[in-house]
Amino acid sequence: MSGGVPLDDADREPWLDAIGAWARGRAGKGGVVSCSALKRAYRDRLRAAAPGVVFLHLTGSRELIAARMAARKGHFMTTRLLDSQFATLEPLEADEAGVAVDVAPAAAVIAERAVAGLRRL
Ligand SMILES: Nc1ncnc2c1ncn2[C@@H]1O[C@H](COP(=O)(O)OP(=O)(O)OP(=O)(O)O)[C@@H](O)[C@H]1O
Ligand SMILES: O=C(O)[C@H](O)[C@@H](O)[C@H](O)[C@H](O)CO
Repeated sequence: MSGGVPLDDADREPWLDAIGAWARGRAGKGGVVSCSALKRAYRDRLRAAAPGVVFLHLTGSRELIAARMAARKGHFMTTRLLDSQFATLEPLEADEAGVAVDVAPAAAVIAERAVAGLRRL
C-alpha cells in the first residue's frame, strides 16, 4: 500500500480472519475494532466468525476524506489509493446489522450519533 498498490482479497483474508477470531472471543463482553471491511463478502466472513458482530460505517465524500488524508503526516497509505478504496466499497445493505454515520461533523458529534444509532439496532 505504501507503494500505491491496493490490497486484493487474498491479502485481506488473514487480516479479516484475525479480526473475526478476536471478535468471536469478545462475544458477550463487547468490544470495538476498526477494519475497512469494504465488501459485503468481507463482512459475511466476519459475521461467520463472530455472529453477533454489528457494523458502524463511517461515511464521507471522496473530497473530504482526500483532504483529511493529505493533511496527515507519516501514514503509510497514500491518497493515490483512495479511488480503488471507493471503487471496492460496498456500503451496508438493508439486511446487515449496522448503522452509517457521516464523518463530516466534529468527532464528538460522530460518537454521539454512532452510540444513538447502535442503541437502536
Ligand atoms: N471528525 C473529524 N473532524 C476533523 N478531522 C478529522 C475527523 N476525523 C478524523 N479527522 C482527521 O482526518 C485524518 C484521518 O483520520 P484518521 O486517521 O482517524 O482516519 P482512519 O480512517 O482511522 O485512518 P486509517 O484507518 O487510514 O489509519 C486525520 O488527520 C484526522 O485528524
Ligand atoms: O483493505 C484495505 O485496503 C485496507 O485495510 C485499507 O482500507 C486501509 O488500510 C485502511 O483504509 C486504513 O488506512
